[in-house]
Amino acid sequence: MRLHPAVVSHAEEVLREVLRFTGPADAILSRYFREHPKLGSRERHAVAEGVYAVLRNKLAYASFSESGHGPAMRRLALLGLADVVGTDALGGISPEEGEWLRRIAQIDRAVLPVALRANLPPWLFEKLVARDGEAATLQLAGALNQPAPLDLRVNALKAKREDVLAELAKAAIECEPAPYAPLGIRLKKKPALQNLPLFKDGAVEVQDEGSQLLAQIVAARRGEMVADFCAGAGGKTLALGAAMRNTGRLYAFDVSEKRLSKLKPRLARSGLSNVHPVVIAHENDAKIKRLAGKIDRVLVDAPCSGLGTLRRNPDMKWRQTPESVCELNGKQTSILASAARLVKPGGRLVYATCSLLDEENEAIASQFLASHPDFALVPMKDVLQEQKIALEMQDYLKLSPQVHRTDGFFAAVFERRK
Ligand SMILES: C[S@@+](CC[C@H](N)C(=O)[O-])C[C@H]1O[C@@H](n2cnc3c(N)ncnc32)[C@H](O)[C@@H]1O
Repeated sequence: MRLHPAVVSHAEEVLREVLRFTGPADAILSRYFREHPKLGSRERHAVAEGVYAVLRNKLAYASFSESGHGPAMRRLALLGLADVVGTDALGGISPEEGEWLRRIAQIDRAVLPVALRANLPPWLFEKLVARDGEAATLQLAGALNQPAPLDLRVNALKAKREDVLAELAKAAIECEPAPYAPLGIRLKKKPALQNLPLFKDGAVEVQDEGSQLLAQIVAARRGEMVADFCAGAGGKTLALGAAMRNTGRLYAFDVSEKRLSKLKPRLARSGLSNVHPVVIAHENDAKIKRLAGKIDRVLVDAPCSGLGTLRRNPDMKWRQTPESVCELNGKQTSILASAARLVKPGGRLVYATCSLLDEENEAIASQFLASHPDFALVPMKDVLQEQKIALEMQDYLKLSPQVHRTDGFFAAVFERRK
């Protein structure tokens, strides 16, 4: 059945706002749908996926749209929608538009110039090519341009992975164990989960396998004092609290009260009572200073460019700039230094990002080691061995979508000398 003709104009309208890059695309889409409650779920899905397709393929579409007619934003919206639902499913398009879209569909995208195939902003494309070469960059860009699969983490306090797999199979949800994370499940499709008893009862949480692995390398144990320094909405906090078997004390710090407030309903579902969410004014807040030298494990899931999560947030590549990355570097260094003060002798500090850039990853880790002689790097291969995770790494954890099918993540583990 063809989509309602209004889908194209809705996609065009919301795209105009998204492409101003004044806020995250998912937030703009959610607000747009709240303001247009009459749009059905099939139409919403098409509009959202069409917009995401434009964000993923902006450079290639800009080049394709040169051959079309009519308003530029409509051409972009049509290209996105045609890519996700097919030209024949689009209602209300003119015969000329239909013919144009069919001609575009004939183009072999594998022979486009490399910059159009990568669909990355030039500064980022050049940086990655200089580091990894053109072929590897194209592979990475291709993997980042695919939508991410939906991964779940089983809450070990409430269920076993094999039981959840069996429950999901009963509900006709196709899934398999995730390859590396011991509590991870990868779904084949993207069913709505909110009404699933397993979700409502807190037996599962949605979490990318890479995020699960980051929480696991923190290796938080029963009865310990642990701090999740940049807890946000608490994705990793929940995994840490469950690893601690709901014992000890887990501080969830963040400067954003709004983000931290999203942790509350998740905590209630999870059954955890060892988590203490604390809003801080900045990384040097007096609430942090009071805990100096007392914490066994500190995770810094630092604010970063998010360029490893382009599968989910394709707008990030257009919203970041070399200047914004440089500004983040200052914050990352300062947060890591402050979080380090919490760690007790023999305790561990984990620095993590979902960035792919050396300046947010290795560079911050080596600067930290150079300026903190009381900390030593724990090679990631040792950490992974301790945790029985079957991943080949050297000093750092470096996950990437083209190799591990996770978001792009980086992590370094430091231990405070006794
Ligand atoms: C990558 S996100 C954290 C995601 C979260 N750990 C999760 O698993 O869902 C980074 C977080 O750092 C927070 N943040 C930014 N500046 C901070 C600071 N100075 N101290 C603590 N947290 C900060 C942001 O509000 C944001 O929630």
